[in-house]
Amino acid sequence: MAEPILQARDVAKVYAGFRALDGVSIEVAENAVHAIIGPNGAGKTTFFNVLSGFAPATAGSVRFRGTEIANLDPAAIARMGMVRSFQINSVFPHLTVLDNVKIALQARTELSRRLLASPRVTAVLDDPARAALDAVGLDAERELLAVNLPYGHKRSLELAIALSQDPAVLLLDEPTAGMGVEDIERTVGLVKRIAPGRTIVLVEHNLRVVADLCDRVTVMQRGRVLVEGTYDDVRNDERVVTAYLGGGHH
Ligand SMILES: Nc1ncnc2c1ncn2[C@@H]1O[C@H](COP(=O)(O)OP(=O)(O)OP(=O)(O)O)[C@@H](O)[C@H]1O
Repeated sequence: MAEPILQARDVAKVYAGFRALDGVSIEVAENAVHAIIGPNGAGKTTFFNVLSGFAPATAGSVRFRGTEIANLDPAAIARMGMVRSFQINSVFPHLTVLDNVKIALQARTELSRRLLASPRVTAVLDDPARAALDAVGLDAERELLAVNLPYGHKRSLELAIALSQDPAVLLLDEPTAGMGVEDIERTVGLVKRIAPGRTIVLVEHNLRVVADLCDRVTVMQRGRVLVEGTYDDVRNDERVVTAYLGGGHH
């Protein structure tokens, strides 16, 4: 089997004596769409924080393309090609949709030291920024202020910001959270469209979305991996059914 693009081994995260992660190991295959699911409080977000460098692991190893990244900061991990898409908070509400993506692109280039780089200078970022917006279906809204986008489109902008970094691995934290049926469908279509040639790891509560998108599913419970397999494997697993029933999840 090819080497996994992302590999976590025995990852632990302890908060004041509480083991939010208690020896988590997973392997993510290159170009897979891999879901991390589990009842509330299972440790999914904490695990994402560790993978993306936002919360250093207390113990264990995280390898990206064979390189240890457990002690790197988020910017270093992003430069290596693993980018996390946040919920909304990476969006500047009073900038236009286009400028939001351009700022993210600018941060990656030598223009980053020129905070107030002139429009003439940053014009070179127009095309790549518009390509990222086009990929999420937002190009027509590029001159709107981000604050004026409807919720689902704000989430798409968020995705465009992550995509503009051209990540090999994209970490999506609950990409359909808070969405109505229409936006969920649009987001699923969008993830399918951007998935070829990338690896996508997502935390997702909506099991229909997981069934539709994901090649592999890791189920977590109380800081540990409970089961891993295809969606069909895990949905029929007694332990998973029990975990969800016992976990206060609906
Ligand atoms: N910064 C922190 N300090 C203390 N405890 C924390 C911290 N972050 C998370 N925890 C605890 O770790 C456990 C796992 O939380 P986490 O948010 O990772 O779970 P989750 O699976 O993402 O849950 P949800 O589905 O509700 O988002 C919880 O009991 C939570 O209270």
